[in-house]
Amino acid sequence: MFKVLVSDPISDLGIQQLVEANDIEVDKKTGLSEDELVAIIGDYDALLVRSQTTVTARIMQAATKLKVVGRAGVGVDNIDLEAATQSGIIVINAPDGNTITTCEHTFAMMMALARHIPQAYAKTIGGTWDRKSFLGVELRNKTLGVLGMGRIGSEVAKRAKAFGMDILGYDPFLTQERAEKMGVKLASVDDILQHADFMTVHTPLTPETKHMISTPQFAIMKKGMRIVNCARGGVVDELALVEAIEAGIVAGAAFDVFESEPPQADHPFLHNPHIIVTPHLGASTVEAQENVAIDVSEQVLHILRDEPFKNAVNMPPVAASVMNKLQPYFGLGEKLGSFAAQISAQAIQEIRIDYAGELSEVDTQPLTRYILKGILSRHLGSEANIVNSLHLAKVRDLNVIVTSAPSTRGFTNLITVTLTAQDGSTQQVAGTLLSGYGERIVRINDYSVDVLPAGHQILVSHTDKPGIIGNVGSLLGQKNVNIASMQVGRKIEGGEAIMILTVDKDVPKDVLVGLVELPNLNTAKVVVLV
Ligand SMILES: NC(=O)c1ccc[n+]([C@@H]2O[C@H](COP(=O)([O-])OP(=O)(O)OC[C@H]3O[C@@H](n4cnc5c(N)ncnc54)[C@H](O)[C@@H]3O)[C@@H](O)[C@H]2O)c1
Ligand SMILES: O=C(O)CC[C@@H](O)C(=O)O
Repeated sequence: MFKVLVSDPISDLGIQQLVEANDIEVDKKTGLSEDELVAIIGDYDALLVRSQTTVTARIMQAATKLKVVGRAGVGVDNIDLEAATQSGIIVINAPDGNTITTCEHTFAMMMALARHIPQAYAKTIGGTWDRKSFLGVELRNKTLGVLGMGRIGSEVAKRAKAFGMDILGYDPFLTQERAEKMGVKLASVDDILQHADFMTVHTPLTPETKHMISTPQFAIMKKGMRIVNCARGGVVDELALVEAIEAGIVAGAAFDVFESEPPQADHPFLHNPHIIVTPHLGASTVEAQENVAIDVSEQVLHILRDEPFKNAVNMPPVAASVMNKLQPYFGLGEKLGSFAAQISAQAIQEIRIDYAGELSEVDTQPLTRYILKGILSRHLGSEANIVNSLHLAKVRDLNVIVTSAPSTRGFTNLITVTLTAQDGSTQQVAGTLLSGYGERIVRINDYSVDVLPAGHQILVSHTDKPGIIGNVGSLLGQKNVNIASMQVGRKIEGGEAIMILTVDKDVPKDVLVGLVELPNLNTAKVVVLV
């Protein structure tokens, strides 16, 4: 049974699939302090949050069972991603579910700003019929500058066209071709500052975007601009904005987000007649809250059940087409890594992974993570997983070399894992996925084999002499270890050879000791693949 903690108010309908799953137990506990979360998080396999819960490094460190943090929304600035990666915790978000809702809120704010609706409402319900103070402006024929042309920015641009606005768009990833397709003029930040009548920001808050609109930008800004921020507090410098309003540069601003939320009672935005505000409501519609909760719940279920998932924030995105091609290899890759690590006696210094055949045609990074997990698990156990395996290899100064080549020694696909130890010795294992037959280990060091990578195995190296197979069989029989299958590989008659035996149960240590005492037998190692 997996335990899921929901620590922010998240749509009941959205998490219904979790509540109804018979392998999941859901606890809803909102408003917990960091200390309270630290005290209970060790019991949970998954944590679901919106933006209220700050998931700190301390919480991650106490989360000994946690596999996933699901963010029901886009921004993950309330989650310590570095700490999550180090702890091997997958962070997922729901990037698409609130796009339209936030875009519509941006429009609501832009129109409210253009027509002074909140101020007029307040006066009207206060008993004053004031038709003079609230002269607005039209959106038609105005220039809208959009900073950040991702999901929300692009939807805002689309709707602004319907209002008859000219749109200037800036985004480091916006190409001329895409801009033209959307009917947007590709612009620089300075172009927008100098020419826009309205500006709306839709970037994440990063070191680069923090205060990207501040005193120097206000200094060159077109006089009378109106600014909307429904993205993240801090993209526009709050104090510099208030100064720019007082200086008559900015005509008004509409903000849904603040540098610190909730803002203090004396925050200057709350006392400025030219600034309208909402309490981070961009994503707050019935539809969006259901969408994001459904999206994260679905991915959390996949992760807990060890199924393919999407929207991981602390792992590189992989196209579905690539994932479909790679997924059948994940199990094989992990077992090859595990096999190679189990036959390596020495501390590993270098890991080389060679992909060949059809695997050379795809981005194999996700598969590399599984292979590294297999290798690292030998010593790190469940601490190593596909989220942190690259990171763990890096912090241990392991040299990871990955190559791809079309040639396959007759196989349509081949994965070769070579581990080099500190003393320069190597251990190599190669495997393939045979159509209709499944996973096979086809090479161990210099020997061709055909072994199912499963269960308990004994890898023996010996000198090819008559009687050795009988001796090994007799000893295992005496020790009540049943042999399910056996293969022998040699290069030349009477030379070095290997024997790989699949046995039905765990091999006690004294059996290995007995094996290496047999004449002409050099080494015996146990490999367990689960
Ligand atoms: N107010 C809310 O409730 C609410 C709701 C949803 C999203 N958001 C926020 O809105 C923002 C946009 O969300 P989205 O879903 O469109 O994200 P997105 O990732 O689709 O788009 C963000 C865009 O910003 C661009 N960008 C990054 N750095 C930039 C820079 N220096 N200058 C210009 N562009 C830059 C990126 O290239 C990307 O295209 C995020 O900060 C998100 O957290 C707020
Ligand atoms: O959870 C919320 O309501 C805020 C969501 C929003 O800021 C986001 O980044 O998705």
